Amino acid sequence: MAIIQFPKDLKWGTATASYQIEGAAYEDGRGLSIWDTFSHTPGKVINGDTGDVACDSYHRYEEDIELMKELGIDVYRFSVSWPRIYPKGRGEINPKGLEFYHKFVDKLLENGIEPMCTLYHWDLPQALQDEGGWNNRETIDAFVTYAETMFREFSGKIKSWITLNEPWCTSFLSNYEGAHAPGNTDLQLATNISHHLLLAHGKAVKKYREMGLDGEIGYAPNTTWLEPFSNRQEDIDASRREVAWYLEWFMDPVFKGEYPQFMVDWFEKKGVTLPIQEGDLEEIKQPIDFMGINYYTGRVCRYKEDNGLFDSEYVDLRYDLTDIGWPIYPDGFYSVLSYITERYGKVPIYITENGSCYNEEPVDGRVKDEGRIEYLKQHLTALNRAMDSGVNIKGYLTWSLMDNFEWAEGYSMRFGIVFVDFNTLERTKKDSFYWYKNFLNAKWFEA
Ligand SMILES: CCOCCOc1ccc(-c2cn(C[C@@H]3NC[C@@H](O)[C@H]3O)nn2)cc1
Repeated sequence: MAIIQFPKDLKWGTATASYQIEGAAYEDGRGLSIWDTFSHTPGKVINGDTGDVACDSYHRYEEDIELMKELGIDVYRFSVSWPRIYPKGRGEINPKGLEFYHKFVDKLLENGIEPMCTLYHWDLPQALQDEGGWNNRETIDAFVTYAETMFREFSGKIKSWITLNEPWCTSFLSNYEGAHAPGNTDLQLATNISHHLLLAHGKAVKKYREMGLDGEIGYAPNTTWLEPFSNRQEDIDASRREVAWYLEWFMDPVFKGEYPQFMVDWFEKKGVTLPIQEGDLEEIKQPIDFMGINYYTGRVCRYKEDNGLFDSEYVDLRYDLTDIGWPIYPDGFYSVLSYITERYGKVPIYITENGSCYNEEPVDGRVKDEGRIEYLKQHLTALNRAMDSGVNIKGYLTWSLMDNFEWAEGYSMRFGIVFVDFNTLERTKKDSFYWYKNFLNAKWFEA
């Protein structure tokens, strides 16, 4: 057995998001988000689950922070509910919204935990969606105003900012696949939104720099890896197209100031063009301090003529699956990190999400989530391997601190190292919580 050891200066933590944990959806002046609308639309979320209550962290955040303190984390990634700050997306500010996040951040700081704040984790104010949402370039301006408000309000308290979480999910999953809010299925619309999101990111970074704030700012694309089924060029090309949909499409504009031409050409064959205006690419290409990488799974992919968006199909090589049906593929984690470093250089990277879905419930007060512990070991081993290969890792945050509203899967899919009983809201530390706690204390484990 090998000993997997990490440098002492790495930052370790956990991650959550506002709509998934807060609840209090109609409290203290919060405005509606597109996820309130979507989750209350019959058929969109399993079991008709909504984020109305979620983990009730709006009221129970002190208990949550006690759990983080016991865990011994350095950093906690959370997101701010935009409609709690700007109930209509712009215009009047809700003071109770700001008050909540000040109390929350102050409590984190009192407990020696660094706040890492995601400004946009999918809960777009419904009032902005009613005006076209991210397809409307005016939403970009509203986002920058919201970001500026948060930068100014929390200057000195929050020093680690993430503009956007998973723009691929916000654009293509939500507006082409239709699986997430607002549930459109239009490739041109989704492509427009992907560009406007990158523009919003770049403009927010530019505003952050203009304000001369002390801290760091980045964004958090979601990633996956597609391994070609064979060394046939058609399989290699099909895999490249799908990987580029998640990686290069959202990373080349930020690091190279251009979209990957082979993908632009591919979309043009589908009748889809990018709504790039003069100066957009310069705005997007603002230097960032780090990239957040979210990784869960990867697959094997091969060419299949006229199949799907990229003439491709997944090949089932019978990898073990987590309870949400995603293959356990730690080599893909290594491949993603190596590829990013090869293409963009030694960009500082936080792993802002990595975790697994296992739905065990407590038996006699204990949750034996051995699969989650094994997933953590495999992926931390892959992370260690990537660091050995020169990938510039600054930290790792597991998804998630606790079971929460897993979007279209509702509360049926559990990613937490803390179990949440959604009837009583009681929290129960899982075996993985204790494993992660011991690991954070030692910074090594036996693979
Ligand atoms: C028809 C095709 O559509 C099928 C569903 O396709 C996907 C793809 C990807 C996901 C997905 C979910 N997560 C975890 C979240 N990351 C952010 C945080 O909020 C976690 O809850 N990452 N990716 C879900 C669904």
